[in-house]
Amino acid sequence: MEENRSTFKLSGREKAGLIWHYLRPCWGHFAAALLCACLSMALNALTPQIIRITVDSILGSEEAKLPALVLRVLPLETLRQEPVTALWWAAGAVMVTALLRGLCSFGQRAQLSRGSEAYVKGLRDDLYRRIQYLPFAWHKQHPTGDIIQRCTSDVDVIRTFVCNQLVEVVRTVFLIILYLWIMFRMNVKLSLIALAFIPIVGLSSGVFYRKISSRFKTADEAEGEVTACAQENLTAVRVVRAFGREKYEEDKFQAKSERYAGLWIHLGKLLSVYWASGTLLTCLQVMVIILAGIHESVAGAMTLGAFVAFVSYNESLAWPVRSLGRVLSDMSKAGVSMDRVGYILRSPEEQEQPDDVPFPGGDIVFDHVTFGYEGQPVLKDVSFTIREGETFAVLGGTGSGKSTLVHLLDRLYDVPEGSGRITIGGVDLRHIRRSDLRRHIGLVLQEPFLFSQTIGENIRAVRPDAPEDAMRRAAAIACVDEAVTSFPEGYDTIVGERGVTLSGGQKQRVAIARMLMQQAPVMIFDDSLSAVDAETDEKIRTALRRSTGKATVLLISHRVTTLMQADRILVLDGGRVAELGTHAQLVEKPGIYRDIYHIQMQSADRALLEEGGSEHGGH
Ligand SMILES: Nc1ncnc2c1ncn2[C@@H]1O[C@H](COP(=O)(O)OP(=O)(O)OP(=O)(O)O)[C@@H](O)[C@H]1O
Repeated sequence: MEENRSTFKLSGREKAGLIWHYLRPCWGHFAAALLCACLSMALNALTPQIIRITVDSILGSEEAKLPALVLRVLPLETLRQEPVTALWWAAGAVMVTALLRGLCSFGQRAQLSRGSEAYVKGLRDDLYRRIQYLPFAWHKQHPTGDIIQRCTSDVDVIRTFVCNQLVEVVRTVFLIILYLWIMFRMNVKLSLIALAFIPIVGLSSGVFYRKISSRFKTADEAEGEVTACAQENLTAVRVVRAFGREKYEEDKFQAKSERYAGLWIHLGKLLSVYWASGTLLTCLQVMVIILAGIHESVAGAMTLGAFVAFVSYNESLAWPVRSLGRVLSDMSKAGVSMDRVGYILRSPEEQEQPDDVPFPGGDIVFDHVTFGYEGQPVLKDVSFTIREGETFAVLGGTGSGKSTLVHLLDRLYDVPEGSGRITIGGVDLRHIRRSDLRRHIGLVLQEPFLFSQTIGENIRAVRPDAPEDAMRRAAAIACVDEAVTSFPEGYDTIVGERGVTLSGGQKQRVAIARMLMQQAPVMIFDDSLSAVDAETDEKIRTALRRSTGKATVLLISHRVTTLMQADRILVLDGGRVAELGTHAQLVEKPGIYRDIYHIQMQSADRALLEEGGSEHGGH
């Protein structure tokens, strides 16, 4: 069964594999960060011991149970005589441990930030690389916004989980084990009471976060809606102004923004209740420990210093235990993000077969091709031949399948087995290496895309090292050289969001120049002269005829004047071949081509007459 992007799930093992795959190259940083975190914990555990020794063995008279090395350095007897000096020593020791903890904390953060950047870079680069090689059909099926969100927000959730939460879990587990070990050595009865509260606090926090995670998800989705609303508005700013929709857009945004704010206020309330009840529970535990501790101290089972130290350890346990519950429930959020990212990483790329052959050249033959999208037939038993070197035109109504012919020729989609075949030079297209095929087929689309670079860089996109005069020759053929040189920056003018806005016709012409630079033996113009006026269209076609030489040209257009000089013309009607022949043959016989020809010629004549009339009137 085909994987679905909403239901795709990685197993626990696969998720661990995904984490480890990107962690492996930078595991040293994570290990160093963990070491620093554990050292910091251990140093933290020293402070209550300093207090215990000060109270029991310096201010009091208990025997200090310390390692021989420490006893040799610590002038215990002298300190007992001078309590003020003793307090300075204690304060100094606390300061030193705090300083060392600061160093560890610095090391932990520095190592974590290096590790997490390396981790996330590896994952992000892999995602981007994979997206470059996923089939066109995959891109068509997946909304761009969804892909971007997977590559940004989801990657960020995984980064936070691996780089912060995972380290936090290890640190907390280490802390719990270390502190409980010390506490058990100090007093078993009190330790058992403290231990009894840990699962209650941890579990209640885990259950709470699991319960509200769906609300977090709703808030995330609401945030997505706010962003999408703003994005759509900014993209369609011209339409908004033209139709005076400013107020409507403002209200729409405000409604979404209000919902988003409301969700967070509600979440804030829930979190406040949780934190307040959690604090109450923790206080209850501390109270029980204090009462039991006093009882133990009065009974002589515990010294005063040990009691103070024990209470301090116990308090230090409360916060990490509460956060552990939250981290564990956040794991499910990270798990969802891993599924979403994993879906892209597991989607199959366009694969070249080992026995695929290079582009053979020759006649292009559509042999009984039937093709459709999502079960809806578009091309129905289409057969025709484009002879090598000829200019072949395709005319057809909207949705008749003209662009689909181009998709198939470029192998953006493959003709399914048993639904006919397309051959070039007798070789089935499905056995021609895609990369090679696309290098040999130049393509200009109706709505060409220009990169946010200079015009020169756009034209030289396929041959960045091509000489200046070759680029200008291509631009001249596409009738765009004059327009470009009239810009103050000429070919260095930046286009796209950061630069000038080219008109639709200028964009099409730059795209034609870019395609000409490819010097491909097959050139396809998919309605790519629709945005230029008839006169420029004629000029470009004349220049092209002279320059394309032996290239096979496939012209797709709604304009008969664009097509009539082609060697042969194919008329598509509802996905079927309706007519095929030269212009002269097609205007001779009744049919779609002749009708369209007459309609377009009449309106052209009318336009000419009107133009003449108005000029006449002007004199
Ligand atoms: N990727 C796709 N997924 C689903 N349906 C598609 C896809 N591309 C095209 N179609 C549908 O296939 C039909 C033919 O589309 P195609 O773009 O080939 O027509 P066309 O003749 O080039 O039309 P136009 O002249 O308007 O560009 C249309 O009904 C269109 O909605």
